[in-house]
Amino acid sequence: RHHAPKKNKRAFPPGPKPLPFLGNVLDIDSERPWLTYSAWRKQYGPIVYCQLLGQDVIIINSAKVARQLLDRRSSIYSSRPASCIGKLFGIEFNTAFLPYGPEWRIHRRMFHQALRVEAAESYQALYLSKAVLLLKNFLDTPDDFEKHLQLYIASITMAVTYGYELTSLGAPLVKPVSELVRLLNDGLPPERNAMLTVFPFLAYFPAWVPGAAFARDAARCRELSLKSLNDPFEYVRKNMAAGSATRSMVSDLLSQLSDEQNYAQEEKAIKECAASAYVGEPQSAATLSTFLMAMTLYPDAQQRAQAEIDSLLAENILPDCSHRASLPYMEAVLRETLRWNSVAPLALPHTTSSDDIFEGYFIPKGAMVMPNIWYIHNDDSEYNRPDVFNPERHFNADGALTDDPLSSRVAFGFGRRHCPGKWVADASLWVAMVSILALFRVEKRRDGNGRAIEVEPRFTAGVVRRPLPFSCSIVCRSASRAHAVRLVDD
Ligand code: HEM
Repeated sequence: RHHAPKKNKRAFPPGPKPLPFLGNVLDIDSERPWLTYSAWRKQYGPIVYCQLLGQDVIIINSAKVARQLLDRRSSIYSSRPASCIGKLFGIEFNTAFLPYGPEWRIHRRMFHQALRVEAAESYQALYLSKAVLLLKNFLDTPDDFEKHLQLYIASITMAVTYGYELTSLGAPLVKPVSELVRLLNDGLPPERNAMLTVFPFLAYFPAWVPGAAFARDAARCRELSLKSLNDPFEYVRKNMAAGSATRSMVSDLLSQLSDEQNYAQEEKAIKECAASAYVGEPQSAATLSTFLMAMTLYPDAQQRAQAEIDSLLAENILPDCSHRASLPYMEAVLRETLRWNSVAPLALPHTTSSDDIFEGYFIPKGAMVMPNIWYIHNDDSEYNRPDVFNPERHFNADGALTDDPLSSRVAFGFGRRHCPGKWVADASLWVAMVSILALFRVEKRRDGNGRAIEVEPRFTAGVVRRPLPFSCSIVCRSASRAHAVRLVDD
């Protein structure tokens, strides 16, 4: 429902003039809505109001304003738009879709308990062992790098959430999850996916639901979702009963359950949280793929990172988390990867749960609020030539890394809805990146005539942006590190 501002007193933030009914739908680049929103920044300023099919939408094109609203007024700005897509696809229990309220609060408490920074650190040995498998796979079949990156991410997710050792994407316990992730991210064609980014509420309209393939996918998703909710959870419960469970989010949370009264409710929440963790998989895999693309396109940055690794570590030593503080350039490479091409350009939409006034502007209850992370990362008053991958920009004039703590990194969203998996994501991304650069040189592939095959930085549309398929050569650059990798048991 559209809330008209009270005359003279309450004005919406500035924005394009809406057409009756359609609002500003026709103004928006449906494949890359963040570009339209970024153009509006120049015209209307950091906070823009628009109207899409009667829905109030607030676009925030500024980290400062996003913090003022989503962080500091988080009791108002922390819900999610209602959407029947969740129900249709059987994923309405997912933390990311829950409205602000008691159920969501229980989920966040559990995520905090199981994946907060100290917990994420306690899985360091696990990330390293999965990185060894990644390196072996790169040594054996470098051209399948996308598949290997996916396996690395999926195996960490499955081990951290369920203590399950995944060695192939075809393993029975993860097949439903992999298929679900694929259907949700790829099965919805990009333009429809993009439509949903701009108009999540479109899912309300049954008429929008377009055709048999979509209905079939939705039915399949419901089936897969139920399986991925129950099967891995039962696996942990069985192992715990047999005394053979390895540590994981689910086993930690189950063993700490003490509230007799709410046991069933809490147990259900544990199951749902665990089955929500896969929402991070496409983002994490897309980030690693973006990293390989950046390394292919920017050999100087790559060589600097490798020189830093080689000056710290002997020829036959592989990096581990204890080296992280001594590798500032590597740190800058990770930060720059997250900035250079945002994998979640509009984060996930927040909604307001009551009316608000900001700098004299009226922000109505139920407005959809989208932080434009893409703009914040590409703001040319903040970043010189933002389209260039340049890790140097993360250093001060005195050569120290800029102050940019993970807790406030915009790539992971804002306020109470910030990504609860960011500490696991940060550590597992760092381990993969440093391991790859320690052992390999990533470079442009050459054609039959020895000419370099150019790589265009092109990305998919939709909720999660990832590089379109590209080719690169992944060449071993250290026989002794390769030997060290081979010596580690599977
Ligand atoms: C590069 C990796 C990742 C990126 C860039 C990323 C980014 C994000 C962003 C932007 C949001 C929305 C924040 C907001 O609404 O303001 C989010 C939410 C979420 N992420 Fe991540 N994420 C990543 C990895 C992960 C991982 C590894 C996990 C799980 C282990 C995870 C679990 C979640 C969940 C459950 C939510 C929903 C939170 C809520 O609605 O309360 N993410 N993430």
